[in-house]
Amino acid sequence: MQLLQTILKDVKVLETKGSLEVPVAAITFDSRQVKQGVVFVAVRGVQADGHDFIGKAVEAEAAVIVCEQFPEEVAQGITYVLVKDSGEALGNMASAFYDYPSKKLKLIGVTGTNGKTTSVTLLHKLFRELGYHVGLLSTVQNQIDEDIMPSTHTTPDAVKLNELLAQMVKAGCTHCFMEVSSHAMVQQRVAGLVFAGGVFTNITHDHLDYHKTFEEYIKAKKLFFDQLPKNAFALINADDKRGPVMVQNTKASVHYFALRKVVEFKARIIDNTLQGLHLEVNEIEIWCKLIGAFNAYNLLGAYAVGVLMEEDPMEVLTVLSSLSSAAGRFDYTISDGLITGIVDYAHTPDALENVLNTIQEIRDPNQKVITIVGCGGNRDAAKRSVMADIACRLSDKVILTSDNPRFEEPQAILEDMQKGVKPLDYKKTLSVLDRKEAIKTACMLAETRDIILVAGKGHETYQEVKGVKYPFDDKLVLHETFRQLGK
Ligand SMILES: CC(=O)N[C@H]1[C@@H](OP(=O)(O)OP(=O)(O)OC[C@H]2O[C@@H](n3ccc(=O)[nH]c3=O)[C@H](O)[C@@H]2O)O[C@H](CO)[C@@H](O)[C@@H]1O[C@H](C)C(=O)N[C@@H](C)C(=O)N[C@H](CCC(=O)O)C(=O)O
Ligand SMILES: Nc1ncnc2c1ncn2[C@@H]1O[C@H](COP(=O)(O)OP(=O)(O)OP(=O)(O)O)[C@@H](O)[C@H]1O
Ligand SMILES: N[C@H](CCC[C@H](N)C(=O)O)C(=O)O
Ligand SMILES: [Mg+2]
Repeated sequence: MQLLQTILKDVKVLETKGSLEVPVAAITFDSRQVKQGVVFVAVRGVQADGHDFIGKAVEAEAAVIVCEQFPEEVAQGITYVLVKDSGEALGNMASAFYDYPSKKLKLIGVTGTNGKTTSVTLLHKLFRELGYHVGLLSTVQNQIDEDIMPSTHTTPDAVKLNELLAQMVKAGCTHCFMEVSSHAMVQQRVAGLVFAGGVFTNITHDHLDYHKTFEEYIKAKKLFFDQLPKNAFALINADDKRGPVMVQNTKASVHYFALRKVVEFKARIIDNTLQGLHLEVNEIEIWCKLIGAFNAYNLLGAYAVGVLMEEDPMEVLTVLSSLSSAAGRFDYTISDGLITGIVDYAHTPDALENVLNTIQEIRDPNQKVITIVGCGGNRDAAKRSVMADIACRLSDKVILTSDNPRFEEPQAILEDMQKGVKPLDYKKTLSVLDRKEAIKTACMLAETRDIILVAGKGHETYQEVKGVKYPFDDKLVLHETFRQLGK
């Protein structure tokens, strides 16, 4: 077992009380998980303050308390460590506890509002095909080669993250591709990790419930690039106007990819159909299975990472052209009655606009587009009216519905969305609170060759209401409804 002083090696310690030579059984930031001999790190959160649970951790026989403020009474036989930032200390301690797994493989982080899951999934598949053992940390699932483990967050907490990386190292992984969310940056979930590279996909409106302003949201993403080491690469989407800001203070070597600018990695869309994308990537033509202009960015980003990691460019392109997307991303089916049903994880205004623009590009004029969309509860409320407006602008018929209401009233969320519907669009808009009924309504309205988009939940297999996750799968419901209606 490692001693406390060993795992504190990279932590900026302000003061200590008690011995530093105690063996550490485990690290946790949740008093409810404390067992004898563990280190409890008190973290200030959104709902609660871990410092209020130090007493509970002591009762549960924690050996060490790490905190930003000493409690008024200190217990005998327990070590107290005062730090400036518990979140940062937690990350550094977790890295040391698991013996620095991020240094033992090439860890690449992808950040941005949209495209993270798609990019890391493509990269995982690409490097598997190139013959490596590869780890994946994503919204949809975590993976070691083909072994799938459930994922609860886009970026796991620091302890889980290092534990997973250590498992990857043990399994012989040489690479890991992970999503780095803005929440993770603010909460220091990746503190202490050593990245070999970072990718910026884009930044648009999301998560303002948490970050409060767009400027703060940008800062959170930029922090990731500020922290990259000198020998890492920072790969930036140059078509996003915030791209250059991201790397203003980075020590990493900066590289750009773009569709609209002449930069090191560039692509041009030759054709975009339901069969896939026909692209020109750095002067070479390829046909890919992924659909939609936004996926040209994800494919180009993955190509650039491959090249920056010194893989053969032609081989990288050949593999990329054979890959399919992540689950629930432009996942489409054509029913017996020739209705196209698309399930997509578009849960931000930008994503919804992109996916609908793609549908507009690939449809022919007599195919109607019917969009079903909702917005999550206890999440950014400002995006609700904007998403309803986008859905109306780019669809022939819109059905507003529920998407993970969590602890909010579903009807109130729906009313927030309705505020975005312009009077001229009232006629084309319906509100159906029950998501299953909403999908059924769309299927009933659809005629042969029409297109139904079910947006917002993608791969999710549940509907979260008041802390309970009820089984719900857009794709299954859509299939089942087509079958029941004989369409
Ligand atoms: C808003 C947010 O990010 N919340 C995360 C945060 O929780 P929190 O700040 O609310 O924690 P809290 O409940 O206030 O508690 C503060 C501290 O007291 C401790 N505590 C609390 C109660 C107790 O009895 N004992 C105790 O010790 C807690 O363990 C915690 O350390 O820290 C927790 C532990 O790491 C996370 O599980 C939790 O994620 C919640 C569940 C969540 O929904 N997060 C979402 C918004 C999220 O992180 N999303 C991003 C991005 C999504 C994307 O766009 O892809 C993600 O990376 O998944
Ligand atoms: N590069 C991109 N630019 C803009 N929109 C995209 C891009 N890639 C995917 N999208 C859209 O965003 C949706 C979410 O994509 P993806 O899951 O890859 O993003 P993400 O960044 O992982 O999202 P999350 O923040 O929820 O983890 C897709 O279903 C698609 O509609
Ligand atoms: N990772 C995103 C996913 C949102 C998906 C959508 N279905 C919702 O529940 O709002 C979040 O937690 O904000
Ligand atoms: Mg994701």
